[in-house]
Amino acid sequence: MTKTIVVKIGTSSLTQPETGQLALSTIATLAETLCDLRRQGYKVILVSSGAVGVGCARLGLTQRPKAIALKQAVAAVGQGRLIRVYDDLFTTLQQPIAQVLLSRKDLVERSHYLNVYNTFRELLELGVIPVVNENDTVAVEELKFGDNDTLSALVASLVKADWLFLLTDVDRLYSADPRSVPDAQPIALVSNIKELAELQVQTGTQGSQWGTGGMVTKISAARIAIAAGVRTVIAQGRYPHNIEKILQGEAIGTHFEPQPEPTSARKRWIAYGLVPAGKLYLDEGAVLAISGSGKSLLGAGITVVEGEFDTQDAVQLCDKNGHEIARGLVNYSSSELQKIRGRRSSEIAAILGYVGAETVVHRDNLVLT
Ligand SMILES: Nc1ncnc2c1ncn2[C@@H]1O[C@H](COP(=O)(O)OP(=O)(O)O)[C@@H](O)[C@H]1O
Ligand SMILES: N[C@@H](CCC(=O)OP(=O)(O)O)C(=O)O
Repeated sequence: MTKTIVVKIGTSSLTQPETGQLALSTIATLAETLCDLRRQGYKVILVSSGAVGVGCARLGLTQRPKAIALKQAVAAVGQGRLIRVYDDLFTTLQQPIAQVLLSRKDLVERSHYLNVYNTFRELLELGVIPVVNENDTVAVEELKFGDNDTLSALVASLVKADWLFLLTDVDRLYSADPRSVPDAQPIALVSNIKELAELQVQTGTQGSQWGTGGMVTKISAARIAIAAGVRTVIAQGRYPHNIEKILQGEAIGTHFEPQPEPTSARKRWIAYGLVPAGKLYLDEGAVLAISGSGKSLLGAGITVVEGEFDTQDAVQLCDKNGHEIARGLVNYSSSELQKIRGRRSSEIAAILGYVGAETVVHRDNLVLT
């Protein structure tokens, strides 16, 4: 079976830290590597950051802009430049590419989500390498992927990729940020996400000067990808040839083993395609029933309802401290839930004046996160 690989490269690897100018040799080596992989029969998707960084360099800005409108304008300048450079390099190597700019809302509607999937499938069948980025210029702040680590994991999950490579400016994940903690310990393998929690990695949210989320977003990306059955590797962007070595079995970077039984496509869409419209706080019994025994959520276990939402919207299910444990589609609106929270299912009909669903979130529509 043809294997599918998603490679994400961050701004920190694509640009030179001192000047913000493009790191041409890295990009050229990346293009050569991806073309080699294509020749070996792999299907390849590249998720490339850099629109804002490259736009800044083009316009002579020395800092990543904070104002949203300026950032969106700068991204429009940089994205064109970036895709031009990629197209020149890949064309030299006889490899067609496609620009795919995605917005968060492209994944919210299930029919749109499937449409994006179909486009990727056709592009890959045609032997094209899609070059993906967030559509920064038009993205609305509340409805954004926010970082390309998450975007790449969602793309990998969408296309059911075999591998996700997160290429960055450090060679792997460490027990703490090696920039500030010189004796931080390298981590070679994470067998499951529970193990990651036990390792207590210090991440800090600070990325490099031009990057966005540092390691935090890479770890949450790995979490999304491995739940979808995608083996994920954090490795150094400066050496793209390492991708081939890793595929041949060399222990380079940090590997995250995929979950043996991946979450179904529909549940992945519920968990990561949809944008939650509210939050339900649960008592300990409900948390245990959901996370321990795979049960549906009943009204009796809900203590607080936050946000305004309709029936069939996605919501976050949280413990009493507000930590998300699951997401799901609700069978009741927020105003109905305000009335029936903490009450037994048998009381619902009398409270609302009509017979509704027995569960608030049925287990078929519930995904542990
Ligand atoms: N535990 C950690 N292990 C490795 N790197 C870390 C860790 N915590 C924070 N970092 C920082 O994350 C940075 C990479 O993130 P970022 O700048 O967002 O990269 P990119 O542009 O590739 O997405 C590294 O330069 C490193 O300083
Ligand atoms: N879409 C943005 C990238 C945001 C992002 O995640 O950047 P990075 O942390 O460098 O991968 C851009 O192209 O500048």
